[in-house]
Amino acid sequence: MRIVEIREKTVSIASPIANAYIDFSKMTCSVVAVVTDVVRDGKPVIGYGFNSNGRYGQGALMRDRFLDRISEADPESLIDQENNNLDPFAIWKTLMTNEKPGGHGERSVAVGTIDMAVWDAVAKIEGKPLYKLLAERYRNGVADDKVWVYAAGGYYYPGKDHSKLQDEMRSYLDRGYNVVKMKIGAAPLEEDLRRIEAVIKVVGDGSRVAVDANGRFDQATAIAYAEALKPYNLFWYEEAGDPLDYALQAELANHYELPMATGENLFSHQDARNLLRHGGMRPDRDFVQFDCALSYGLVEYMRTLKVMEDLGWSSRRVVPHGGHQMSLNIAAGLHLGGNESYPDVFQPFGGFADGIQVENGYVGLPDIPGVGFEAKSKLYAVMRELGEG
Ligand SMILES: O=C([O-])CC(=O)C(=O)O
Ligand SMILES: [Mg+2]
Repeated sequence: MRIVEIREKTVSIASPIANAYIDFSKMTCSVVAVVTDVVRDGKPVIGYGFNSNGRYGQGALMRDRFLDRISEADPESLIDQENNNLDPFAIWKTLMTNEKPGGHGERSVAVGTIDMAVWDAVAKIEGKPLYKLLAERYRNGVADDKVWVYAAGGYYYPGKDHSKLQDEMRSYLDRGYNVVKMKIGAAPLEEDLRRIEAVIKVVGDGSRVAVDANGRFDQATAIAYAEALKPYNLFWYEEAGDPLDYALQAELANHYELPMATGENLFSHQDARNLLRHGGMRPDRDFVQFDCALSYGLVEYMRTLKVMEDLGWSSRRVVPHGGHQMSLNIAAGLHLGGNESYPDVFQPFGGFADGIQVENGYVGLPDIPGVGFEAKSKLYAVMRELGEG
């Protein structure tokens, strides 16, 4: 058994939307296909992966060094003999040969994307949905059969007035979501409050609305928003300040007793540990949003979950960023608190399996081997073109 080839391509996920920090007019992502010589149902097993939005495609890093490390490795060294399968941990170690600690920059995205494709292949070789494989290997066989998801959107874009924002949120409720998320911080505070009030009018209560500042605020602005947001009793207040400014986050906690969320831009278990040690985050109410696709993949994610456990955090406080099926599998298989969902944006990468409806805020997973990409036809068309084309 061996990896025959790893293919990658960069695809556009450009759109006119903007958060408080970036617009997505030139956003791309990498798609990866890990082609194996294992045959299932008469066809070679191919694992697929992609990186979630926010960081650009990582083809250059993959071509420059990561892919060669796999093709130059002894194939035997990448096998999990016990399970007669590929070994994601050995593959990860090989990918990270001669990489210094710290920094984490964009290489964590390159590795996270390849790692996703490796796990997809592993679950396909074992003939199981990934979440079931994860539960069997790491959680005594107990998987969640559905995952709580919230609808993320509420972006700024040209011509988007309050009524369009309300229409968007109404359509999420119509599709079965019970919590929605909107962007803040690209408009003056007063205007953002009017936008939030417009959304609350539609969803009924502030406790069903999360807001996301995408790291835009300095400390004074983060606190000014905190004071203004308090009366709305929001679901969470996300990424107020720079993702690595743990002192800012800790100071914010002194001014905001309601739930805070952050972590989508922390790309290693060491960064996650620093947040939990120094960021004032409270395990009884706050949420962390580490995204495996941006942070060295599931192999590293398990280390991050261990860090959380060591520091007294339940895995149920994790609701990953990224709205992808990989995190949905991790949520169901490793008992996270939920997952982000992009019902409309970042298509065809956002959203979950075709034909599985969100019901009362929960979504199920398809009963097919792997991550489940084959059950999302528009996404699978892009992947298949790479893997089989
Ligand atoms: O707008 C983005 O960069 C995505 C984001 O923060 C989120 O989904 O929480
Ligand atoms: Mg965010």
